[in-house]
Amino acid sequence: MTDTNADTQKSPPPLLEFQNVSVVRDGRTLLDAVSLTVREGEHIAILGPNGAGKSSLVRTITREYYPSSPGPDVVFRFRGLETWDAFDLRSHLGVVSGDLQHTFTRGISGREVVLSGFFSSIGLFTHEVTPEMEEKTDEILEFLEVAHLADRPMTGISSGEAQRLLIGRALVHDPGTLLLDEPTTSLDLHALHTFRTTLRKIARSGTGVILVTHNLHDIIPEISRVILMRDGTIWRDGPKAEVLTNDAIGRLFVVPVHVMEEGGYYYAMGY
Ligand SMILES: Nc1ncnc2c1ncn2[C@@H]1O[C@H](COP(=O)(O)OP(=O)(O)OP(=O)(O)O)[C@@H](O)[C@H]1O
Repeated sequence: MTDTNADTQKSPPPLLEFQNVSVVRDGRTLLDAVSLTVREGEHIAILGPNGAGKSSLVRTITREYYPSSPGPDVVFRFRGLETWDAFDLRSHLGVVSGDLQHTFTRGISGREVVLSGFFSSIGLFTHEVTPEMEEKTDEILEFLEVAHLADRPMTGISSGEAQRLLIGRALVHDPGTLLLDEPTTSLDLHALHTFRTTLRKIARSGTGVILVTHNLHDIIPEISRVILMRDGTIWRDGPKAEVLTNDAIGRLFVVPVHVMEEGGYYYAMGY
């Protein structure tokens, strides 16, 4: 008889499973009945205009914000867990938040930035660094092609270089997925090119990518699913080519646009 043991055939729970998740802060609805399932290893983009609720969604995932009304129709799970802590989160989801760079205001070296990912700190302080941590850090610095920044102070490097070190910091626990919130805001064309190359390398290495952005051109070719956010809701969710249409992007940003695809990247033109 064939072995049909249900346990061996069960698929793993999704990375994120949200149904009807609403978040209200200071009397304001930031997320309005958001339903979203993300599987481990998926490459997705969450696109929306300023104020759409993207960062609020990220803060809900990282448990800085909480769903306001748990009820029978509300599902709020991370890898099948209904409550999760920073340790669960960082070993499965590496987060590079938009404002993280500005918290490294002291002269911490590139190497310390990556190492501090082991302690979820901003710098090493009295934390004990093990030889394994040193080894992992070297591996990451090599992989991200930033070994030359190891001894440079964070305050004396460019935004693009700092961005790559912060990505390295988020990768120390080998998370299955990397989440980046508005990663290209302060990057020039050269830094944007390097960032795209780095992110493509990460995506191709098997790490899932959740890219949160208001720029169409941030969406690397490896991303196949796009979610559009508007007014705290998930407005569209589907395959990239079906979602990134003139009509949908024009209505999302409230501007007439022509969406062009070139070399696997999408661009909004004519506004
Ligand atoms: N803690 C809070 N209390 C009240 N209002 C908030 C809070 N956090 C965010 N908002 C408001 O909620 C709306 C959604 O903000 P959010 O930062 O999630 O949007 P976003 O899509 O990330 O926008 P951006 O691209 O500008 O960062 C905004 O109008 C913002 O001012």
